[in-house]
Amino acid sequence: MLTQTLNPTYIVIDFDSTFTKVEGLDELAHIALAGHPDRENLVQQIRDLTDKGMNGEMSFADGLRRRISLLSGNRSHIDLLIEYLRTKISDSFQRNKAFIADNTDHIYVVSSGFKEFIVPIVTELGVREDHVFANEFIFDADGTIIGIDEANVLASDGGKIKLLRSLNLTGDVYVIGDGYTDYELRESGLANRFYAFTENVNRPRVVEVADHVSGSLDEFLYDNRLSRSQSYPKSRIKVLLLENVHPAAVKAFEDEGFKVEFVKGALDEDELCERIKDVSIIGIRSKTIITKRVLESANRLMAIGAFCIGTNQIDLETATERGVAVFNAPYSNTRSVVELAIGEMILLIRNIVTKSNQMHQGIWDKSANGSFEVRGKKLGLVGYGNIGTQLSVVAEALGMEVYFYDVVEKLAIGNARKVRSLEELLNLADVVSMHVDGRKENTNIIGKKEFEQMKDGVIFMNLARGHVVDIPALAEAIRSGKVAGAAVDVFPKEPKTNDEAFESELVGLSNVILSPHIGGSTEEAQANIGYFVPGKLLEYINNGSSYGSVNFPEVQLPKLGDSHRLLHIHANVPGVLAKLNSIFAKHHINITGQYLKTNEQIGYVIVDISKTYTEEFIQEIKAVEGTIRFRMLY
Ligand SMILES: NC(=O)C1=CN([C@@H]2O[C@H](COP(=O)(O)OP(=O)(O)OC[C@H]3O[C@@H](n4cnc5c(N)ncnc54)[C@H](O)[C@@H]3O)[C@@H](O)[C@H]2O)C=CC1
Ligand SMILES: O=C(O)C(=O)COP(=O)(O)O
Repeated sequence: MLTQTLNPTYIVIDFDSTFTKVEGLDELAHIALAGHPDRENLVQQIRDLTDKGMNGEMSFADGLRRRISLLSGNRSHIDLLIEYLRTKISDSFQRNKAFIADNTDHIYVVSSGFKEFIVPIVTELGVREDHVFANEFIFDADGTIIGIDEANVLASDGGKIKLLRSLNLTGDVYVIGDGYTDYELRESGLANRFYAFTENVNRPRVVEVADHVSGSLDEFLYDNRLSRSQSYPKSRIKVLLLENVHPAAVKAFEDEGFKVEFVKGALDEDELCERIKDVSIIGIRSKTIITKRVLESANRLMAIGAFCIGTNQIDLETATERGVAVFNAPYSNTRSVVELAIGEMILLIRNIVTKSNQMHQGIWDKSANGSFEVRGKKLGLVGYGNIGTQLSVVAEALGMEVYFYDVVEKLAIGNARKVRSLEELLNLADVVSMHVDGRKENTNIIGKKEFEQMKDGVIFMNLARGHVVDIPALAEAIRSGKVAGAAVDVFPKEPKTNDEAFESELVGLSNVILSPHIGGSTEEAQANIGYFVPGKLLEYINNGSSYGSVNFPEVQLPKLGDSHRLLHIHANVPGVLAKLNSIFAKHHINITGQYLKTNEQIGYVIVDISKTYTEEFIQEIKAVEGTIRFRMLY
């Protein structure tokens, strides 16, 4: 751990909405007015007065007195408030207790709140009681609050300034707070820097005048290179979620303390290049194309989450070269695609789409002509991966004979039979269904020639990727009657958002089911994906585990114990591990665990070390030739 301490700098910290997540006096009012018929109204009046004072929009001292007169509290309410405040300490203060305890002589809490509830809270985190400056209540004999100690400088306007002047601190003074009165310490010249603290509340007027904005205490400590609990402040980790991913994903990242931006649709390349600049994690679905240019614009990107199965929309090679790990959800929507394929196959073989359209025009055409059962028919699967095999099982349960063609050797499930060529499959199948992945080489693998190889009156389905089928050839095969019915869920060109129009040569053809790429769009699948993908991403970010990544060497790591973890991603060239080890030896770094995995492009080394190291050691590690990315977990 970098062991810089505050000496000789002092930090002055505000209490309400900084040290804790809430305003103590507002909460005291809430407790004291329990059962009062006008409670909500009075508490709101108090909150409004607090806000006005904090924003510098009214005299602080006047507001304080008006708030006290409205709240009608007593000592027992204060006890309850202290209990409550213990649960509302700001997360980043809670995390950095060790810093507070180690620097207790250089930390002051200066607040216009009240000592009666501030002292018990801040001293529990290591602040010295004699370093707490705040107002004090005056109670009557029954313990009812009847006023405030008027002799206390903090009870008057400009109180914090008078107080800080009286402390006569020699050295730099940094103020951390969320309110305008905290800024005034800087304005008065008594403090060198003012850090607007926005973890709990963001007051634009205060942020505007601040020297720095700290979204957490970790950010303050990071910026000042002070010892802290997070190697890089989580509040600075920006997550961009596109294409309306499930709310569970937003929550997972927010709960982690990350900054989340949510966009309903996809973005085009230019927009993406702009938005991705300072993003650490991006979540996409099938419509966002992550090109080389997009990746080159991403200065901080650590990981990409494909909230779907396909990853053909991502330039995986460039991502790997740049040390960006990619994760997807390989099984979460498999079943949804299978169910849709089964439903569509039955509707098409019974000619239901045409019949239904006729009925809507008032035409009653009851006839069995051209209408069949799926039982006993031959289903030809092109691609026998997760979806192909699952469809195989369900189709067999309906009495179909299943045949498949795959470019790699696959275990046949149930009674499914493997055929040796695509042509053989197309020659025999009554229903042809596409389930190949979206690699570039699969472009137009079904075209004019392939349709000619199919049986007359075949049912054709594509729920895989749009570019695998030549659309004009399919349209012609439908018009000629070669294809009796088709279901198409994916298209070479798909609208980016629901506001864009859909155009295709297939529009208007009979017995054709067109759907807007919703094979995997069920509530179940989206919720599964919404939990699964953030889980993988967070494991990678927080622990370094790359298990399940589609482009990184896969490593499943134990939880980080009482050590620091170095994550080193490098080009897969000989000698990197040896160089790293010589640096560890030179700096007498005690290694408690080491893991290495490589793939064709990169090597991923993870080293757990005991907690003492120097900045020079880090610089040497970063300078090892071939280093793509280096980060450290505390
Ligand atoms: N419509 C939708 O909403 C959804 C579409 N998909 C798409 O479905 C497809 C299949 O998904 P999974 O089964 O999960 O993928 P997978 O990767 O498990 O299976 C793909 C299979 O296709 C085989 N294959 C690749 N190229 C081939 C070729 N030219 N000829 C024959 N076999 C070939 C592979 O060897 C592999 O066994 C993917 O393209 C995926 O993106 C997936 C989910 C939802
Ligand atoms: O999972 C896939 O590969 C899909 O095609 C589904 O994509 P989507 O999440 O609906 O954009």
